Formats: sequence, C-alpha cells, structure tokens
Amino acid sequence: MKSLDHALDQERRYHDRCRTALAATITDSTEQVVAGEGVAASGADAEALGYVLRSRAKALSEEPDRPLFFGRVTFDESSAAGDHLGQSYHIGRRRLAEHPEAPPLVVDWRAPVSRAFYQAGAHDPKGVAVRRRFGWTPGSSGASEDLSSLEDEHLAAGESAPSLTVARELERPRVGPMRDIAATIQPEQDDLVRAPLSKSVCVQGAPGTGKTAVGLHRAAYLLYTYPGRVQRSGLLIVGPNRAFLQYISDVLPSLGELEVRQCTIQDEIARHPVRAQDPQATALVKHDARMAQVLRRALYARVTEPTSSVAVVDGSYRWRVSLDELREVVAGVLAQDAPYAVGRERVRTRVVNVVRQQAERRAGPKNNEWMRKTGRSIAAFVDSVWPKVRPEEIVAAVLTSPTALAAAADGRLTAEEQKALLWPKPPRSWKSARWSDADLVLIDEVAALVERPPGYGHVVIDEAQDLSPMQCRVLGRRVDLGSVTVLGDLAQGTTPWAARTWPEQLAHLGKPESQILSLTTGFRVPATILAYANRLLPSLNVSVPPSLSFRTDGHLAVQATPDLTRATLKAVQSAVKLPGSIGVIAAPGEVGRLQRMVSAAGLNTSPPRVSVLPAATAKGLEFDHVIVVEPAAIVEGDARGLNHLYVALTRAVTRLEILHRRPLPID
Ligand SMILES: Nc1ncnc2c1ncn2[C@@H]1O[C@H](COP(=O)(O)OP(=O)(O)OP(=O)(O)O)[C@@H](O)[C@H]1O
Repeated sequence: MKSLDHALDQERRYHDRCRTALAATITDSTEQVVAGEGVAASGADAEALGYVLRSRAKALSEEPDRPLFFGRVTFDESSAAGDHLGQSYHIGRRRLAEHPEAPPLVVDWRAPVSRAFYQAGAHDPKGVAVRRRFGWTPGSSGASEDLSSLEDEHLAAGESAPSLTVARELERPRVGPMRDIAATIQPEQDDLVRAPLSKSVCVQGAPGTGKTAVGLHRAAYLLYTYPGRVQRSGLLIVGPNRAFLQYISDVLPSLGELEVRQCTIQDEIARHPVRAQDPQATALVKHDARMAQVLRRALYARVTEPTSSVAVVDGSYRWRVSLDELREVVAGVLAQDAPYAVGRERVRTRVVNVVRQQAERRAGPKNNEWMRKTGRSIAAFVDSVWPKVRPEEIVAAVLTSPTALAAAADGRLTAEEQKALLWPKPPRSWKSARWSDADLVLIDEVAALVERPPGYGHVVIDEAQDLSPMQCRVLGRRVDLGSVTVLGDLAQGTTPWAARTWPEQLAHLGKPESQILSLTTGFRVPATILAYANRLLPSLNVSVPPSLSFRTDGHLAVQATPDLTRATLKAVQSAVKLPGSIGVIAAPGEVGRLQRMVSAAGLNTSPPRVSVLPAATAKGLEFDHVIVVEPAAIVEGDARGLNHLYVALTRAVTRLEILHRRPLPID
C-alpha cells in the first residue's frame, strides 16, 4: 500500500512538471506569433508563418483542461524493446516537452512508440516490462490531485488480467456528446486505427463495437502520421444525420484535430435546397445504380453528329473543315471518355488545329491569339454538336419528358420504373424545379460527368450500410485517388436500399479492393441486452459475425402494459432518478406525442437528459437508459422494421426497458 501511495505521489509530481511544461508551451506559442512575423523573410512568408503559429497557439489554448497522460509503458532489456531498451514513456493525447529539443515528457498516443501500450499482452509483451494505466477522477480538469489510482500489468512476467481502469471507463454513465477513447483503445481497434493511409478498409461491426470511435481515431491518426499528404488532399468524415454529427463533434477536437470536415452526404451535394419528397417507389428507382447509366446516356444524347462542313473566315482567307473530318473529330473525342466539359473543349481545339494546319501551310505560323480567335469563330459549330449543359437541365429533362427518358432508359429501366420517375406535375423549367433528396444525388452524378469534382485524400464513412448505390457513387468519386474507411453493420441497415453484402457496397463505392474486417467485442451494450437483441438477427436476412459483449452488468425489463402512455411516463420518471442519459425510442408517429408528454411532466432538464426519438434518428447514438415503446409499432409499415427495432434495442448502455401492449415481434 505504502509503495502504491509512493508511486502515486511520484506520478502526481511528474504531472505537475507536465503542467508547467504545457503552460510554458502555450506562452511560447503566443509569443512566437508576434516574433514569427518579425523574423520572416518576406511579407508572404510572414503571413504563412504567422498563420501556422497562430493556428498552433489557438489549438493549444482551445484544448480543454484535462489530465495530460493516461498511460505509461516501461520497456525491458530484451531485443523486442528495440531502440527503447529500459526506457519509460508516459502516453497522453498530445506530445509534451519542456523545450522543443528536450526528450518528451509525454508522447502522443499516435506516435509509433505508443503502439506497444495498446498492443502488448502477456502472450506477446512486445518488449514491455510494465504497462501502467492511470485512473483519474471522472471529468477531471487535470489537477494532479485528481490522479486517484494506478494499475500495473507486469507483462514481461506473464501477468495479464482484465483492466479495472478500462472496465470503469466503459461503465461510466454517458451524458452529453461522445468521448474519445485514446486511453482505452483495444488491440483489434488499434490495428484498424493505425492501418496505413494507402489502405482502404471496411469494418463490419455489431452495435457498440466501437466503429465510430475507431473511424474518428483513425482520422486523427492519419492527420498525425501523414500531416502534409492528408492536409493537402483533405479528409472528410461522413455521418448519417445532424444528431449524429453533433454527438461525435467533440471527439476530434479533444484529440487536438480542430479542422476536419464532418458532414452528411446531403451536405456534400447541397446545390439546391430540398423542397420535395419522393414516394418510396420513385426514390427506389432514383437511388438504383442503373440510374448512372441512364443519366450518362441522357447527357451524351446531347452530343450529335455534325451535319455540314465548317467554314472559317480568316482575313482574306476562307478555310474549310470537311464533314468527314468533323465527324472523325467528334467520334474521336467521344471515344476518349473524358469529362463532358473537357470533351467539348477538345472538339473545339481539334477543329482549330485542323484549320491551323491549313492556315500554316499557306500563311506561315499562327500564334495563340489566332488560335483563340479561331476557337471563338467556331463557337456555333461546337454548341451545335457538343452543347454546354447544366446538370440540372439533364436531370429535369429525364424526369419530365417520357421520350427523353425512354431513350435514355431503354433496356435499363422497366416501363413501370420509368413511370415512377416522371414528375406528376413538371415544372415550367428546371430553374423552378422542386428538388428531392434523391434528385440532388442525380444532379451530382451528372455534374461529375460534366466535370470531375475535387477529391479527398481519405474519407471515413460511418453507417455506410445505409447508403444507396447512387450515394456510394457520390462518395466514391470524391475519393477516386484516395482511400476510405467504411464503417457499418449490415444488421442495422434501415433505409429501403440498405446493403445486404459489403462486396456489393464497396463495388458501388469504387473501392472493391478494400479489406473487409470485423469487430466483434461490444463495448456499449451489456451481455443480457445484447443476447436479447441478437434474437432478431436470424430474421434480418444478412450474414454478420456474432458478437460478444465486454460488459457483464446491465438490466433488461420487458413489461406488458394496457396503458403505454402512463407506463412510459413512469419509466422516464424512475430513470431520471438515476445518473446518465435517457432515450425513449418509439415509432415515428408516436414521437411527437411522447415528446409533449415528457415536457408537460417537467422531465426536460437542462442540459436535457431525456430524448424522445424514432429509431432512425437514434442510429449511432447511445443512452444509459433506453425505453423502447411498443416494438410492434416500430416494426410495422417498414420493410426494414425489424432492423429499426434492432437499432433501438442496441442503444442501451446500462438499462433497457421494453414497454408493450401488443405482442412482441421478437421470438
Ligand atoms: N476501447 C474502448 N474504450 C472505451 N470505450 C469504448 C471503446 N470502444 C468503444 N467504446 C465506447 O463504446 C460505445 C460504442 O462505440 P461506438 O459508438 O463507436 O460503436 P459503434 O460500433 O459505432 O456502434 P453502433 O453500430 O451502434 O453505432 C461508445 O460509448 C464508445 O466510446
């Protein structure tokens, strides 16, 4: 006991030293902003240097006050310890040193040396003699006295026991947004987080296995490990909805990464406001991969064969390009399969070149100005064979004109599917069209055929099972040359087009080479609740590896009641007496009424602890207490109703209460 107290005291003193170093770093960075502007060679350099220093000072000062390390590894004298023989390192969310050249007091969790902290085990200690985990008072703002416990594993001596610190962290009540898991990343998660930038991975993971956490930590890892490449090419995180983005919004900033774009797929393609909603039959056709071919045909139907030769007046000369030559030019450019806008310019350039050859034979070399002028003089010809188009115009034509649609969709869509696509009341022109969500996906498809969109170096896609083939294409073309981290669970597919297999989804994303891996240890849902939810799996028509829960705690109650409203109110009233967040999940039609009831009963605390929501919105979120109201109503009226219920049941961190009046749709 005495030696433990002594060790704790030593570590608290070390933490004091780290705090002093951090305070000095913040002061230094702020001073450097001023000094940096003075030392730069030119105004532009000063601007650039000032920007870097200001960003660093801002990032440091915006970091929350919190403990500066969470772990420590001490290497042994074996060859497995490599360069770190006998060394000891504290590990935290950011590197800390007393001055830039000094050895670090704390190493960043993403540094190569930290890997041993996450990966070492008694079966393979990786040169680690002792792994130490620190226990801090929950919510600590980093006062050294808050260091309340430490736990040592003597790995080299073959000692291995489940960590109490990790278990405590997993069982902590969840209030507010998602937390980072840098202190407790598990080995199978760490492998995914640290996969090289060039590698595309697809993670199939049961509810609560940490897919979202892994995706966010992978983003932070890539930014740290490949700073130039990733920042230059850009990193994008795509989530299913606003509530989810809000929920995850604190994780990257808490890991020191403030500037990553996190958005929904709708945000990424929001060229117009969404002002219409498609019937499901229509949306299903619009989201089908065959629409890509239909739209391509519709776009290239605008390209027509030249019908007469072209004459160019050039001072006293008159040059001619024959019909055969023009046809050859257009056919040649079409065969190159370049983006539509590039093709249009190539037609112009090639015709100009034909004219130039004639002109140079007769009148000597021609300069760029001559080329530009000649290009302008054949504008009418270019417009006639390869007209300028707006993507909206092409989509509107397909949705308005049965003949244009039939020509583009012949052999691809059935007559019934074509009928489902046509607008019941077409707008006067595309400019006054009321676009739906799916229409924006179609517009993006055409826009990318016209001109390639700028891409990202890496895209992390969460809840990827829910993307339609056409949405996959939206993201795929934005990461054409980069890599992806695809995260999802086929069993949680709730959209009408949700994927049934990963290879299919990856093909739509244009990343068929991605390695498919699974996470099978659940960190959210306690074993009893998971076992109950898993009874739905055989009915979900997907093949997913079984998962096991890390958590043995938890409480499950299933209650039949004649009065659902009263029972829900009572359940919420009892839940608010316990710590943690509360989620009431019900059929969409019931949500408004239950929300009003919760407000009327004065159960809305500030910050709010009770959320009433449908399963689709609860996706990706978690609550300490979940109250699922009338499972039969959640299931009915939706082809993926059982998947919605599976999502609802697997949001619970500690307690799940199921209230029902009708028979349960669970065997
Ligand atoms: N290694 C870990 N240490 C501590 N907490 C963890 C760890 N891995 C996951 N968690 C926690 O488990 C919970 C579930 O994680 P997460 O939301 O990332 O899972 P998921 O697989 O995306 O779930 P779902 O499919 O249901 O959306 C979160 O609270 C997360 O912080």
